[in-house]
Amino acid sequence: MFQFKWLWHNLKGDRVRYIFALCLSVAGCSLTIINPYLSQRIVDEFIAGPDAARNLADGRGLLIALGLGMIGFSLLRTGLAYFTTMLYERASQNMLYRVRIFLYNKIQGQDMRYYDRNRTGDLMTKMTGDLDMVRHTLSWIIKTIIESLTVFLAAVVYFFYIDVELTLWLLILSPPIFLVAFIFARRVRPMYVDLRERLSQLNTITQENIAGNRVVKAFAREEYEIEKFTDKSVNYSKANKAAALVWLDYFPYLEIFSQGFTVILMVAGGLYVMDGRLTFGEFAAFTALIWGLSNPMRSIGIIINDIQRFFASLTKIMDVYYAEPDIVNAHGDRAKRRYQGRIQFENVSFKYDSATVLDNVSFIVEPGETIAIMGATGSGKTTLINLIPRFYDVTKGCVLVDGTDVRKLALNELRGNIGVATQDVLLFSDTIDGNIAYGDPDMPEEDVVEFARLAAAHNFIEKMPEGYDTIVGERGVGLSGGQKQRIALARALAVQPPILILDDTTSAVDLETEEHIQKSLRELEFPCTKIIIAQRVSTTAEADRILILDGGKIVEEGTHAELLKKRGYYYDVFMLQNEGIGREAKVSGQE
Ligand SMILES: Nc1ncnc2c1ncn2[C@@H]1O[C@H](COP(=O)(O)OP(=O)(O)OP(=O)(O)O)[C@@H](O)[C@H]1O
Repeated sequence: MFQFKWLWHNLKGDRVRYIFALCLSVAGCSLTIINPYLSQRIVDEFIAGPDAARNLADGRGLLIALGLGMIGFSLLRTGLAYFTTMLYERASQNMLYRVRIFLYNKIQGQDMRYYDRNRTGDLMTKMTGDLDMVRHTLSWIIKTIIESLTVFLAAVVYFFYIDVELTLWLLILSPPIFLVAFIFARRVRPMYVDLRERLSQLNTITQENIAGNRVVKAFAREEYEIEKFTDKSVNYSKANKAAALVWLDYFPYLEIFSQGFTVILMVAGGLYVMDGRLTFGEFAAFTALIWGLSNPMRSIGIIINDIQRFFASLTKIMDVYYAEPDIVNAHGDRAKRRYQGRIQFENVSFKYDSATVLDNVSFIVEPGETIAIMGATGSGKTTLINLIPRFYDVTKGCVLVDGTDVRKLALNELRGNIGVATQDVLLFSDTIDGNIAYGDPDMPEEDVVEFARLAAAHNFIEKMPEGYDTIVGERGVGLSGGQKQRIALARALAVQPPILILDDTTSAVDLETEEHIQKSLRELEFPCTKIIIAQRVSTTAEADRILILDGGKIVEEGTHAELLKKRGYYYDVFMLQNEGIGREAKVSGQE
């Protein structure tokens, strides 16, 4: 079966340990027949046999040896069980560790489309609960199956050895038990698939709620969110109960059949003893080992439940395990070259799903130029810049950097040459210093300060109680939107990229600070092509060229002065932002 093949594949490195553990399990469980055998001899030879009195008088040594043997084998079994459990735990924990790292790498290597499609809560469930279910399968389910089977077979073999007919009477119960178990397994499986989906929904809601707590509070929607969570929680709990209750439909049958073993033994075994066909000792051995038949049947329900959970979890893990990103690094990790920074869009069109977001866009940015991109919300600005570092690939046309199609460049080299400050600023739970030096952790502190200065962040960082060592991000101090943007800008600048992409990075800073940032950007000490998405004319005014996007097409292109003359979208934005008439006179005067 594919799932078990997968487990075997991922056990690489621990296979010997695991097989050894399985062998010890088999050996340990086979020993279960020893004590019933010894007790059979004690009963027959020293208690109920015809020569019992004589043996008790003459053969005490044997009795003591048999007694000690029973104690010895019990201790040996306990020791083996301890050692075996340790082996299972080590093998399964090692596998869990390896698969978790592998999955984490897989997730890291996925492209943006993957993150568009997969919910964070679901991915988190895969990385935690689902993986732990796989570990549980290795360390408990398989172990239990092997041990139950061994005990069952050992008991059957031993019973056959004592009395074939009585054993066959007992085994009559096995087919109906397996039939009931099979029907139960088929019924419960879809329930666990559904249960797993509900758990993922619950985790997604929890994650979104914690991450978006501020929005919830701002809109005073706590009650609504609690209701939503309770709803999902009740959903999950109901599904859990339903799955558990299904077991109760089958449990009585299995319990009755399991009890049936003892009843058959008592009736048939008792008759055989009375007939003299079975000795008391043999009957005692049957009684001592009958649990070897009934217990596996009793635990069949738990095993089936766990196996179904395992299948449901593994299917989810497979989604990540075998997911391949569309955008791959086809050229391996090369020693990085520094690019000139020439960017060319050649008849680029792009669709996320069906709707065209960029339509036949063409433009060129020469090395060192600064291009501003403006346009209404949803016009495709972010999409356009996402094509340069290949966060997405074009649907038609091509994007060239230094004359080469980005799809032909080594991905790490391409992205290593681009500094990006995105619209949604994410700072990691780390010091400010660590956040700014994210792209180059060995960066000297003076450089970190220098880039913070360029991004107009130094002054406010300095005023913080711990300065650059202040922890920010999720568990750190709160920063204003503008402060976060400036740290993100410093982080993008710190890699000294030949291509710098800023997506609305100064939207939350005041005009004076923005002025400072623009001056810094103009005077960068390294050659740099800049693409700046902005809504403010104050940001775009000094760009070498401004592109206006509308509905995914470039509808205006030119310098600030040229676009004002055109009296199109840019002019309207300018007028709006400069509050009309008084300034219009000034513009007209400039013409
Ligand atoms: N990940 C995505 N999946 C599907 N559609 C998307 C995705 N991202 C953006 N879109 C759609 O593509 C269009 C362009 O979005 P984009 O973010 O590029 O616009 P924008 O000009 O940057 O807008 P804004 O100024 O609001 O940031 C929008 O209609 C948006 O709904």
